[in-house]
Amino acid sequence: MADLLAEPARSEALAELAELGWRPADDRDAIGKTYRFANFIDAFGWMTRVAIWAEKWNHHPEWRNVYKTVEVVLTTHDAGGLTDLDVKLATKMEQLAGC
Ligand SMILES: C[C@H](O)[C@H](O)[C@H]1CNC2=NC(N)=NC(=O)C2=N1
Repeated sequence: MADLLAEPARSEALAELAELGWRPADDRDAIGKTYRFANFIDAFGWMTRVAIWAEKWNHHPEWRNVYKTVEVVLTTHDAGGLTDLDVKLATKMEQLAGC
């Protein structure tokens, strides 16, 4: 099981992700971002590509798609907070979104 991110790596990772628009999410140890795409097919296609990596890494996002937008929250349920898996998946999401 992945270990919770520890300092200083935690602050460094969250600062880098904050530059990309990731913010603390709700009242948990989680990060969130809303992605906006040109259309529904681009949004859903991105979700499909992310899903392949999520399944490969056995680490899955909490997400909600409405038309062109995808609201994403990442946390590691088994660890009760943020781990390197969340950083890895957020980074992959950015790559696949072309950010
Ligand atoms: C049983 C299965 O391996 C676990 O439930 C995996 C699945 N995907 C997961 N995804 C996330 N975000 N956190 C987890 O702790 C997690 N655990």
